[in-house]
Amino acid sequence: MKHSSSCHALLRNPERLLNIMAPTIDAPQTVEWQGKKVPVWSMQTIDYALLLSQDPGEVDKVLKACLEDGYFYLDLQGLDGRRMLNDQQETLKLMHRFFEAPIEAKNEFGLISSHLGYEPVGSRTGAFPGAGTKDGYEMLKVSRDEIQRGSPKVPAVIKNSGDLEVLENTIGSCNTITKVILSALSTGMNLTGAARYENTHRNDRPSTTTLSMMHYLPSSVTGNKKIGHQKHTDISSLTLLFSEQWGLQIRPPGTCGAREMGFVAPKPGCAFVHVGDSLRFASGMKMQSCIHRVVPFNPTEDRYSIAYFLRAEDDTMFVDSEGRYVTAGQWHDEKFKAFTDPPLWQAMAPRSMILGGMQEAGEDDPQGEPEFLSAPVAVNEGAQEIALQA
Ligand SMILES: O=C(O)CCC(=O)C(=O)O
Ligand SMILES: [Fe+2]
Repeated sequence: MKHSSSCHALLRNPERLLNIMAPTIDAPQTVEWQGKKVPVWSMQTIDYALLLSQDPGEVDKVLKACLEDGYFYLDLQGLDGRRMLNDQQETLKLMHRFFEAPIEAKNEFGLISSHLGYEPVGSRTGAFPGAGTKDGYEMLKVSRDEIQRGSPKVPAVIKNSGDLEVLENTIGSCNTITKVILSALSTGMNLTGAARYENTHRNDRPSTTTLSMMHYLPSSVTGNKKIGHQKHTDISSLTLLFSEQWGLQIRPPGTCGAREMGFVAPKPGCAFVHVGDSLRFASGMKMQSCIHRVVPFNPTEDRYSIAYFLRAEDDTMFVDSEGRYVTAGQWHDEKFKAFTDPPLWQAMAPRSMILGGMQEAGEDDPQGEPEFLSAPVAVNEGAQEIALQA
């Protein structure tokens, strides 16, 4: 584990550490999960209506949240944001219909490319790789470029004109909102002209920007070998994430490395926003990339989440966390492969791949992993296995 020299000095003198840290760390809220008290981390709330007018105070606040934390709540309850909340509800209805369809219908085209198509449950590493788990969700991704061209390749079950309008509205709303945030961040970083972040996220240039719709299955269907979503940072520049249900956990960055995994509470009328690797790299590593995973908060429930990944144009160049010059497209493809690789291969890839070069110290789960991992679970034998075709 790497520490900066000041961290080492503090660790040799724990009393000084306490004195320094006491005023800056709030006592975390906690929640009981799997018989343990787990932190519930707080985050800043940014008002979308204020960002829309580049309110100077809100621009400072969103920049600070990205530089210090790498995540925030975005309050969408004003007039302009409410349209997105409506799109979210329409998308949820479409998701229910899609995920209830037979596997053959959902997998009509398979995974067409890494940012587009259907991924069945168990395609990637899961939330607790030490126990050899795979992920516990199925997912449908719709590409922004294809929606813009008016020719999205989506399975027939959700391809009537009403469905396509829902997808188009949601992708349009998410695109506008993430661009407003990006623009505020350019302003906050004093970027002008071509150097502004928006200029590497142009609508008419190819990118892997995508809308990802996820369904986490209850453990009665998946058993305890397919659980949640592995710890990672996002490939994106910004992620706009909607889930009304608990399950998302983050590791807040600390001066000596990330603190332990804790839940973040869904907040009515708000989305979660994560800074992803591309914006961290484009900011010269000044911004934090959000380390997060998803665990079954309530293993008996189906969980639904919607994530819009705003990504830089494919040929945007940046220096990654290993000091390599890479394009956004290359970073996307390499990291996607790492997500789907088995844990042993993942461990051989540079650390920067899965965590975008973010530093960690200590354990994800200092009190140990949850007990349900070793408890026998009755698996629904009818659950169909289907291989990922990429
Ligand atoms: O399902 C969630 O809440 C988060 C999903 C996620 O982290 C991702 O798709 O990158
Ligand atoms: Fe993520």
